[in-house]
Amino acid sequence: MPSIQLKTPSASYEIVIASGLVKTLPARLKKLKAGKPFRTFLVTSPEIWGLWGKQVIAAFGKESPTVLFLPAGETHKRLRTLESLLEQMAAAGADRDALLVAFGGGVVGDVTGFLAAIYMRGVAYVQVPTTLLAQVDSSIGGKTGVNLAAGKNLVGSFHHPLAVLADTDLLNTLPAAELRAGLQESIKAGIIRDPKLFGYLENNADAVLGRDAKALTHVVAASVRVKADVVANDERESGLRMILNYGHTLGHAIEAATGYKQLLHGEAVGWGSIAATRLGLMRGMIGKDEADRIIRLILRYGPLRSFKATAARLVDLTSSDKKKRSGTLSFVLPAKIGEAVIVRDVTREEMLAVAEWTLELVREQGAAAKQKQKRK
Ligand SMILES: NC(=O)c1ccc[n+]([C@@H]2O[C@H](COP(=O)([O-])OP(=O)(O)OC[C@H]3O[C@@H](n4cnc5c(N)ncnc54)[C@H](O)[C@@H]3O)[C@@H](O)[C@H]2O)c1
Ligand SMILES: O=C(O)C(=O)C[C@@H](O)[C@H](O)[C@H](O)COP(=O)(O)O
Ligand SMILES: [Zn+2]
Repeated sequence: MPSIQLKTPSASYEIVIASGLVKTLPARLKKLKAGKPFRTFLVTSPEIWGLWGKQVIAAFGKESPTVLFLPAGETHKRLRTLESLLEQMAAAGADRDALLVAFGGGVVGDVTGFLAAIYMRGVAYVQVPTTLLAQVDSSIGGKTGVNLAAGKNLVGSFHHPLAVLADTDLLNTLPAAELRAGLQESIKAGIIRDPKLFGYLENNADAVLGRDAKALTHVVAASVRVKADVVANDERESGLRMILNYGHTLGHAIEAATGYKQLLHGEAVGWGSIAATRLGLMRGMIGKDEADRIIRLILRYGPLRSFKATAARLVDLTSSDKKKRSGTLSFVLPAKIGEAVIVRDVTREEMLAVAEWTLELVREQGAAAKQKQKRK
């Protein structure tokens, strides 16, 4: 059973990756609270509860948690959802002994983490990630928050969970498109920090996409190690942690430009990673062979859905990027497979050129997907 310890200046916790963890959830929560009294509030969405609620209830037996719901999807990662959950907590009599359990994907995890950060000025929570994306990335590292119309994750806080319990059985019900989108964050981890993970994803695509248990566990554990290592070295994103934002500068702009409802986060990150790779190539920072390998791998784990936007709009939307300081935007670019660098001198003209190039690829891929559909 892979178990990874994440230690930062403000927290230390275990990330467990294993089959069957849901069954042991109540015992694990008790152990985490070390004999102190607590009341469990489990936050999820109705769809996930419909699939897994019975198993959770069976595991808790007589000590059922209070279940709080938020609607599924990125469009609900908003302050109004948070307010409704805060009111539900108060109405249910939650006090500072409340222990929140985020039982869902990245949206449930980010919202629940923020809820835990601000309810009564802070209560404890545990992440039980149910999507591949949440298991490899979002449940780890303490970034919590919600979107504004102006941009992604513009309101939030750093608040670490007491533990991350990633039950790989939960992935059995995950739609294929969600699995593929989540794997884009694992590809990102390979590009920025782990050439072995990148090679594994290249050589084992059929097994990974076919949900071979050993292959998936390998990818989840390797991705978690990358994330935990980066966060341990720069908890508050003052430098190194920015590399986890590879592909997100344009990726977040694509999500905002499409109203947070056309593309999955992982798909937008896939397009954004392609753009960052192209920019690295344009600047002569990475060789053509390696850039081609990156783009090929991203598309292999696709299809990434197409979307419509103008290059100017996408570039304008990068102005709300949180990597921007004193008016200068930092960009994460590849130096080679397994190494990313942060650059601060990318011009608007360069961004426009790379956005145009990426939008052309989006059109090409969209047309190819339509042809494929017609032939079926
Ligand atoms: N905090 C971080 O460090 C961090 C990192 C990466 C991404 N994120 C955020 O995570 C979010 C994306 O997360 P996501 O991709 O998990 O999306 P998501 O949370 O919207 O979940 C995707 C869909 O899968 C469904 N689902 C969840 N678990 C399921 C299961 N086991 N079986 C069947 N269906 C299931 C959900 O109901 C939803 O419809 C974005 O908001 C992104 O900004 C945060
Ligand atoms: O944990 C991080 O740091 C990341 O950047 C991980 C990203 O995959 C994630 O999407 C994150 O939420 C983006 O953070 P943001 O600060 O750019 O909103
Ligand atoms: Zn992300």
